[in-house]
Amino acid sequence: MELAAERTHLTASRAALRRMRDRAQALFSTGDRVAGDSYTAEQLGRHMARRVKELADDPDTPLFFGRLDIESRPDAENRLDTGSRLGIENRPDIGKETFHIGRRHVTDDAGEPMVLDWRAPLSRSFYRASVRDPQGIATRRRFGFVKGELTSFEDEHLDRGEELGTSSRILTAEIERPRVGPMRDIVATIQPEQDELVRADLADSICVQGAPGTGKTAVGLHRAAYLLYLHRERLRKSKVLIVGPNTAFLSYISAVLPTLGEVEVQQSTLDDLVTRAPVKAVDTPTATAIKHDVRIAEALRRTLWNRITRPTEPIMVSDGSYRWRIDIEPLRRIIDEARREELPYSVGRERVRARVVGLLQLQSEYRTGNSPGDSWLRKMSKIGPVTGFLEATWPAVTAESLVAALLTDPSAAGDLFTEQEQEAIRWVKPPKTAKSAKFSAADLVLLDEAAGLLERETSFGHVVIDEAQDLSPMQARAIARRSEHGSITLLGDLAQGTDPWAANDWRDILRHLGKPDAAVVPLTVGFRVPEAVVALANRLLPALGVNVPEAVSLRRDGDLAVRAVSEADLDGAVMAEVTAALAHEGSVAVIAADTAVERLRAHLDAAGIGHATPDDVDSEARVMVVPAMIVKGLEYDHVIVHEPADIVAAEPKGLNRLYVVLTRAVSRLSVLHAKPLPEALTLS
Ligand SMILES: Nc1ncnc2c1ncn2[C@@H]1O[C@H](COP(=O)(O)OP(=O)(O)OP(=O)(O)O)[C@@H](O)[C@H]1O
Repeated sequence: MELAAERTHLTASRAALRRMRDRAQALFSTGDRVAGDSYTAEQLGRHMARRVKELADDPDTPLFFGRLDIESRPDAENRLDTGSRLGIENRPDIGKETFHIGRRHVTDDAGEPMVLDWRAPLSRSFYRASVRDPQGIATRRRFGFVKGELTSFEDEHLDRGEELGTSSRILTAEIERPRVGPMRDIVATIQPEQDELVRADLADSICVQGAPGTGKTAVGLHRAAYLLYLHRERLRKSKVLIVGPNTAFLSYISAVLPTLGEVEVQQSTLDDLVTRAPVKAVDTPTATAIKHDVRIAEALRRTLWNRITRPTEPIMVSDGSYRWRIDIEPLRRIIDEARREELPYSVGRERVRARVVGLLQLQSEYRTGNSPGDSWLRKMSKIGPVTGFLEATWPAVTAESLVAALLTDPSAAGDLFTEQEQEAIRWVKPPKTAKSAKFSAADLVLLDEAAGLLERETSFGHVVIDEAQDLSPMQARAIARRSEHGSITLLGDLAQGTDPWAANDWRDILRHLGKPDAAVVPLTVGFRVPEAVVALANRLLPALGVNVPEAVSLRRDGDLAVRAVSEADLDGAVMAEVTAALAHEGSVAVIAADTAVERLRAHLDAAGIGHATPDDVDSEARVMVVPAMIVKGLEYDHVIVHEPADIVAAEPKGLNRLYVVLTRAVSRLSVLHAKPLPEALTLS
């Protein structure tokens, strides 16, 4: 009976959403006729197009997933309280109420709420209310769904002391659901400690240290959606940015925010964020390490500001029948003053130009008695003696020319680097011009730093950085420039740091990010990896040299198999494992050292097993071979690890990489090896 009533409410809510969308669509089509001018029409058109997109209904996801029954509150004060939390202060029937909680607000034709957005203030109680702190909630109901169809519900009568916590059957089913395709949102089952992070204030920068599968990525994406809901206008202007480690990861997470109705968030890899030239050169590991070291920021700064020299000649300008002259002393004062103002270099240069022209203007006004017009000012700012003076004292610099200058002669930065370090980064064959220079991937970060010294970077309102343990000091500075006037959510796990510069302490990264006081909050409850698999991966932790809390898995299900085979049989055994895995539901990933990837893909082709690449989230194929190097942040139902020893040997932080690889499994992990397992893994 009750389930039938809930189904009816779902059908009615879907119909109401459709009507909301139809109305938005109609407004969108008539927008240019009702708007007064073309600018307003365009603005309105864009707004309505976004609104139509935001109101899209996905028949495969439930429109609501929970319900709150709020205790009847006859007293007027409490009515107002509930009403104002909803934003509907004057509802007369506010006494006894139920609210359905879903992915977005749905209202009926009279404007009454049928579904409440999960981000609304009242919805907070859905995630946080407990027997100890019921927050006025009598009953919390969770719904079970199959493909958008309501199939069951589960009640917690908080007013009767009933609370399920993590033993909720619906939560367990959601966590243990076989994974296929891209990441999904977790709005229906956000846990209280996750919700605290999701709903942190916009002004708060936070750093989440979480073991694998504790929901860091999920928390970051839901926080972005929450902040956009709460500060819609502000963040629409200043924008929200999500930074992830690689394109495979971005494709994996790309559907989450649109499902939550948020279609305007920029998602970028760190490399793409700083790209302003193609990568045409490869550095040695030593040079790469130096270029990611924070000292190089100071080296660039010194090289740049050393360009400025004190004036040695006066400026003399012929202007028709007049001659203007500015002596060395006032010119020196202009330069010294502009330096003291500590503006970005190019901004300072323009300020010097403006002040010089200002002095010429004063002389002209004094002599002619008239104020010269704009065209005269423009002419003077470009006139030979003025530009010549600027080139001599505060020369024009581009990011490319600055980086080229440092790499051509690293000694120009003084004693920041040892002789060997200078040699390691010095260009063997300096290019003829900065334009023809061949830059490496690390140089792009230097170019970005250089550009930041020249001009101010625009700051986002909020930046979410995932897999942040791998940020180098120089990469962190690139993000700091983009979040100077905003806040950040930093997500990561020190144990999963695989780059040579990966930090051992979050404080170091936070300092480079310009947010030294951000709170570091741990998450330890794992929702992905089964207990047995976590236990295996945790064996590696003592060998990783970082101090992080171990993950505790919520999952008691799952299979783990570690099997030794002969070298000759290894690939064949992996193929047999893939075939066996296909008997189950969900995705299957063979994770291997990069060198084995092509060979394994060829085996799959030969066996006629369709497979996809990690970037291709829309593929129907359930199998893929994933290089260990790019598997960070991803998850697969069944993971088959091919030769752990090769994965470890492939890079200096190979054990950390193996830790990442082992913690990608959602239901089953098979480890197949011919070489001995890494020692740390065999210790129990
Ligand atoms: N509250 C939750 N309810 C249901 N599923 C959850 C919850 N929190 C996390 N998950 C699921 O657990 C899995 C791991 O989450 P996520 O990828 O966000 O973890 P992570 O901490 O970023 O992991 P990693 O360190 O490996 O990158 C995902 O499938 C996610 O949907």
